Amino acid sequence: MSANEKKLAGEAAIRFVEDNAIVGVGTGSTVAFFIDALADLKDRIQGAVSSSEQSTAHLKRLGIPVLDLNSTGALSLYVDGADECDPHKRLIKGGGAALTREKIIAAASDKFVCIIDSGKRVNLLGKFPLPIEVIPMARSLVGREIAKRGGSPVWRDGVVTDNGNWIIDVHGWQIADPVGLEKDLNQIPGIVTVGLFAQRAADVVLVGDKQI
Ligand SMILES: O=C[C@H](O)[C@H](O)[C@H](O)COP(=O)(O)O
Repeated sequence: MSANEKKLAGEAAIRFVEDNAIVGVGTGSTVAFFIDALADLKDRIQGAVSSSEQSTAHLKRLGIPVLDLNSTGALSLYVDGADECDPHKRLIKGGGAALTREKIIAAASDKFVCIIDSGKRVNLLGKFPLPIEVIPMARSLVGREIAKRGGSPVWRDGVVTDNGNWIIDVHGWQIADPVGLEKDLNQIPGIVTVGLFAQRAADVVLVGDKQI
């Protein structure tokens, strides 16, 4: 059911792709369905800006040009999955460790279409452990700062991000104020990116092929 909803969502997002667009492309198993569907339109778009080495490889394999965000300017559309989505379209992302480039592309895009299956919908963010990308030497410092705020930090041992950094997953937070927490965590030295997409939430959420 869930895999089928991911496929439906990935294919439904195609309707937001305009002719001649440069499309921002996220990362993950749901986005993989979007990339497959995007390949059918590859002659109608200029190309894609990719949020990960994984998506870049997939896009290139299907013959979709991958462009550098520094040369494209702002994008009209970004399509990406999420690990959790609340009723205000605020998200937890980073389960696949791609959160930093995802947040950059989301910020550079006019419209963020988030594609999920129904299991990702929550009333309160935080059941899914919150991923945080950190500079490696700051891991312990950041862990202590998280503990002061009542979270339980767990190092995702063995995972190195596309940017050469590490991931801490924070368990035990019920995130009543996602914007406030995102701002607060962004002040801690050594944190590169917080996997809360609350200040820049999604604009459109597709749960399977249903828009909410
Ligand atoms: O770092 C990974 C991304 O934020 C993904 O968009 C997120 O983890 C959802 O992935 P999936 O579509 O595989 O559930």
